[in-house]
Parts: sequence; C-alpha cells; structure tokens
Amino acid sequence: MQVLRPISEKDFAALKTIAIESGHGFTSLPVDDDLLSSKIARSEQSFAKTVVQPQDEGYLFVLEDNDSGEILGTTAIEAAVGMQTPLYHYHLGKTVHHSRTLNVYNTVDILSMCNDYTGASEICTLFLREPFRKGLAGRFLSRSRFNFMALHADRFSDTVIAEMRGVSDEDGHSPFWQWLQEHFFSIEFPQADHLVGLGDKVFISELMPKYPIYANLLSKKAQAVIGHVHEKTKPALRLLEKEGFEHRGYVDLFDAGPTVESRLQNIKTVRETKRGAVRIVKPEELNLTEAQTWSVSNCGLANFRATFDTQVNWCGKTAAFKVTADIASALQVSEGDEVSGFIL
Ligand SMILES: CC(C)(COP(=O)(O)OP(=O)(O)OC[C@H]1O[C@@H](n2cnc3c(N)ncnc32)[C@H](O)[C@@H]1OP(=O)(O)O)[C@@H](O)C(=O)NCCC(=O)NCCSC(=O)CCC(=O)O
Ligand SMILES: NC(=[NH2+])NCCC[C@H](N)C(=O)O
Repeated sequence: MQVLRPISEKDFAALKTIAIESGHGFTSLPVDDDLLSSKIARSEQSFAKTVVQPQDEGYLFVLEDNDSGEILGTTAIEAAVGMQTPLYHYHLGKTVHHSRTLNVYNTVDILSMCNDYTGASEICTLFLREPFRKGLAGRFLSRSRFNFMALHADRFSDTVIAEMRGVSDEDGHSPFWQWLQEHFFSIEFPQADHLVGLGDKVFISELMPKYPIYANLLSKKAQAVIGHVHEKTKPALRLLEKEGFEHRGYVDLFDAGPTVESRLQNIKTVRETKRGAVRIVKPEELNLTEAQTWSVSNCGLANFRATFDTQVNWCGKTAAFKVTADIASALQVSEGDEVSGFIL
C-alpha cells in the first residue's frame, strides 16, 4: 500500500535521491546536504508546533510503499511565503501607446517586479519518481495537500499559490534566463536557481533590472516561454487547473514559469472532502460496484497518514467511512476515529 506521511530524519537519503532526480529548475530541492537536512528538521518542527496563524512553517510529506519501505515521491506546503525573505514575481501587465494624431494604437506587454504574493500559502515540491508515474499516485500526491489544508485550515492562508517550473532543457538552459544572463546577471541558470533554493536571494535585488521591462524588447525565444511550463511539469499544472487554480499573469523572475493561484475554500478537493467516523469492516461487507478509488486520511498532524484504495465506502447518512482493517492500520486509526476522504 502507498502511504503519505510527514518526512522524518531517516528519509534523508531518499530525499537526496529525489533532489538529484528532479533536475534543473526544481528550486525547492537543491542538491545540498545541509539544506536538505535542515528542510527535514524544519518540517518536523512545523508538524509539531502549535500554530495560531500561518508563519514560517514548511510541511514536507513523502509517499512510501509500506511493503518495501521505498520512498516514491514528495509533496509539500509552505504555510506563508515571503515573510522572512522577500518573494519576487514579475507581473505581466499591459500598457497602451496611442496617438490619435498619427492613428497609431499599440498594446505592449510589460513585466513589473512585485511582491504581491507575500503571505500566501504555497504548494510545492511535487515529485513522483519516474517508474511510479502510472495509476493515481501523482494525482494523490498533488491533491492530498488540499485534504491536509482543509483539515488544518488555521495553519494556512486564504490564498494558495503554486510556482510552476518554467521552460528549460536538460542541460539547464532557460531561454528566458538566457536574456537576463546576457544583460544583467552573468551567471548560469542552474547556479541562480540553486542560490534561490538555498535561500540566498540578495543577489536578486542587487542585479535584477530595476525598471519594468517591455516584453517585446526581449529575444523572441524568451518571449515565447513567458507563462509556459517545463515539459515534465505539464501534468502538475493540469492537476491544479482541475482544482480551479488560475494564472493571473504572475511569472517567475528567472524562467518565467507561471504562478497559479486559488482561494483555499474554492479548491475542488477542499470543497469535496468529507469527514466521518471510521468503521472497520471485512472486504465482503463493502459495496464495490461503483469501483471508486477514495483517498482517505486520519485527521492528525505529526501522525498524519493518507492512502488511496478502492476498498472504501462512504456512507453519507451516518457520516461514516467503511474501510478494511489493513487501511485502518495504515492510517493508524481505530473504530470510531474521525477520518477524512475524497474521491480520487
Ligand atoms: C507532477 C507529477 C507528480 C504527476 O504525476 P503523473 O505524471 O503520474 O500524473 P498523471 O496522473 O499521469 O497526470 C496528471 C494529469 O496531467 C495530464 N497530463 C499528462 N501529461 C500531460 C501533458 N504533457 N500535457 C498536459 N496534460 C498532461 C494527465 O492526463 C492527467 O490529467 P487527467 O487527470 O485529467 O487525466 C509527475 O509528473 C512528476 O513528478 N513530474 C516531475 C516533477 C515536476 O515537474 N513537478 C512539478 C514542479 S512544480 C511544483 O512543484 C509546484 C506545483 C505543485 O506543487 O503542485
Ligand atoms: N519557476 C520556477 N522554477 N519555480 C520553481 C518551480 C518548482 C517547484 N515549485 C518547486 O517546488 O521547486
């Protein structure tokens, strides 16, 4: 069975493997032992902390195959971004240049740097190792965060964002960065992305162009990737679009990947998640004619556990989830405990 749970110290080696596999532009997992260890420690503290309002917490989960003990993927939530170090975006706006005398009317796109998403919650670090990208695991990894957020809404902001990885090739060449590099930064994209991943953002304010940029003055290749995602990030974006996330013109400073947003309460999974008491039953007591796969979780924090399976029945009348004993055991719940679930 595949079980989602908070990361712990013993997962260091698996996290490092995922950091290596995730490649360029996957900002939140730089290959750096100290940073990865401190990410794990920070996550453990966050799950254990009493929180009145979202602050600097970061919740990092791993997907584990509980038969083999193998870690298959990661998924994470930052409670409130940009509160310790500024969070920058470009906003793609429009300006109209119009001359009635000459009968000229031109609309131009303008990129302006801003900190508009300060304080928002961010979902991030979504990665499923290649051999496991089949079935519902990717969907489960992405959507489970919204179940967790629904359960612990006080720990999160009303606005939720996701910074989607922008276009770059296997060697880490990003057409958008290429233009910035030529004119302003003089360092390669992987190095810049790595520094941001380490939290070292001072160089951004030091070297970034200070004035808004006319997008039509960028190279054609750079213009073409504004607001577009990395080939391997298309499924992640599709999953968020289905949840109701929208792109409102904010893009990443370095690779121009889109940042998408939604109100927490409008997210499809948050709206559809049901809560009820667990009833442990024998497999033959389940009605499996509808062949639905449910994602179910306990309602905990540090002991949060979630899994997905067809051996689950929701009974609306009694507000109860019927599950088999092995699912109850994976979720670490007993008869009558409260659980949460949605149809995957
Ligand atoms: C993102 C995941 C975990 C998704 O897992 P899977 O690939 O197994 O997903 P899936 O279920 O096969 O596909 C999800 C949905 O995307 C659709 N889909 C698949 N390929 C597509 C493509 N090329 N273009 C458009 N849509 C596509 C599928 O039909 C499905 O939609 P239907 O359900 O309609 O059939 C994985 O692809 C992955 O690890 N990618 C590499 C890492 C990465 O780039 N991560 C995102 C970084 S950005 C980030 O982390 C922030 C965002 C976030 O945290 O959510
Ligand atoms: N435009 C970018 N490269 N943004 C970062 C994308 C990756 C992803 N949000 C992460 O957690 O790392």
